[in-house]
Amino acid sequence: MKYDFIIKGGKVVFRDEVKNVDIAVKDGKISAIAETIDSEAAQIVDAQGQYVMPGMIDTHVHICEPGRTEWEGFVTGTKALAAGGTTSYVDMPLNALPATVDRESLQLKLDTAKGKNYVDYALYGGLVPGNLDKLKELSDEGVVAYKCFMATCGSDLPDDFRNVDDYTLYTGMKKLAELGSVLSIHAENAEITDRMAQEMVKHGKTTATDYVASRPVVTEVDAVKRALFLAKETGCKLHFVHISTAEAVEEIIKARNDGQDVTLESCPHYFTITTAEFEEIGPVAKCSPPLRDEAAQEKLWNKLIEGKIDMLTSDHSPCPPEMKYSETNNIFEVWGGITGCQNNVDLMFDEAVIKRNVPVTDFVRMIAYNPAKRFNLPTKGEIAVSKDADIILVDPNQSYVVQKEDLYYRHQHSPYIGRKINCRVTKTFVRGNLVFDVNEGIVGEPVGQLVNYNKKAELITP
Ligand SMILES: NC(=O)NC(NC(N)=O)C(=O)[O-]
Ligand SMILES: [Zn+2]
Ligand SMILES: [Zn+2]
Repeated sequence: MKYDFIIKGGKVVFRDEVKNVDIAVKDGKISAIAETIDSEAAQIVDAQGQYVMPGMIDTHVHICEPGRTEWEGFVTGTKALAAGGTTSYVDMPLNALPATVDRESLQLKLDTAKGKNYVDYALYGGLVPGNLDKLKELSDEGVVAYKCFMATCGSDLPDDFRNVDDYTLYTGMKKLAELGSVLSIHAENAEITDRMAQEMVKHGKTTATDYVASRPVVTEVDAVKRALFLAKETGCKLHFVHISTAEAVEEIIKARNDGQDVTLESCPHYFTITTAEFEEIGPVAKCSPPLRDEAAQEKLWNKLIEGKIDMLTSDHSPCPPEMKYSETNNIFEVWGGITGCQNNVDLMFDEAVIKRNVPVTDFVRMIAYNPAKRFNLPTKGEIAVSKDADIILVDPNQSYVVQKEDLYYRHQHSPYIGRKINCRVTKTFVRGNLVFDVNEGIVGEPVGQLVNYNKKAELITP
């Protein structure tokens, strides 16, 4: 057989081991894996000295198209994902307008997305006040999971996303339990964080450190515990997005050990930027839950090292630079959300694998295997014969400094600009198509496709 290409000489990262093997790709699939493959191929990719691993599956990305394409669109957002070593993502149901909360808005997202993606994608649907009778149609149309906010969502626009009230959360969980779907939750106590923010501003306390203090650890843990309790009562599967504290991780792991079906994600910024650094960097590093102090960050690192972080996601939540600016230097006024998905893989590979000796197999489980399993993407997440050839090369011997000009985002701001990273994604393949090469940048057409397994029998249970 003549292969499309063979990746030769790399250190290939499997679920439980790293092996020096060759990988042959044909028609978008991994077709053979062996110590040496000498068959004919249209092309040979030399991976000497590099890690070869499944591309990241970033299950927390806010593409703001349609409706707020000026914040981030499919083209710009997915070029950034591809350049950073992500081969699939799950789009959040908020920040585009309308929010993805029923069949019509989902259809609009799907229509708008067509032909614009450089990587594969799947969609979230929202659970919001008023859409309890729309949940089933969303899953019929193929959303891979649902998302709700326990924290307050800021916008007053009529078609925008709303945080759940307790009735919607409880009743929504019951309905999603019936559908067998996963509910992903932004877990922060809305009332405490809102009131603490008001008090801070009233007293003229408007620095980054004040913002962090207005969303203390307890507000995340409180929301996590309440959600876990309701999920236990209703039998709903849960996933906690962007967990920022070791204490919340422990609550979630405890619930899982007690038999609950629950997973969690955390994001690169919680491991790489402290409150003190947020104060230096400024508004581009504002997010919620907020960045934490050094001691809290170290505790979160320990949870990752103990294998308790199921997956890493970017929570790429971009906006125009004006929204990160406050005339009065009031951090409470600027957009909460970090532009960062282009540095998911290299940043965390550097910090976790290179600097902290986290096994590269654990790293790959967090970026690819676990998200594929949890969000039911059975052809993805692993280097194995017959899986999609979603493959990245990471060179541990190339270091670089993140430059504004290298960022593919709609708006080139990010808290990582100026940061030295001691490894680099050098190639990204999506179903066998080269979409990024470090020397050429983004190459080819937007080959990304919708991934929708809901209508197939081949369901994966985590
Ligand atoms: N509207 C948002 O994009 N919010 C996001 N904002 C953050 N994380 O600061 C989020 O996921 O909560
Ligand atoms: Zn959130
Ligand atoms: Zn988010």
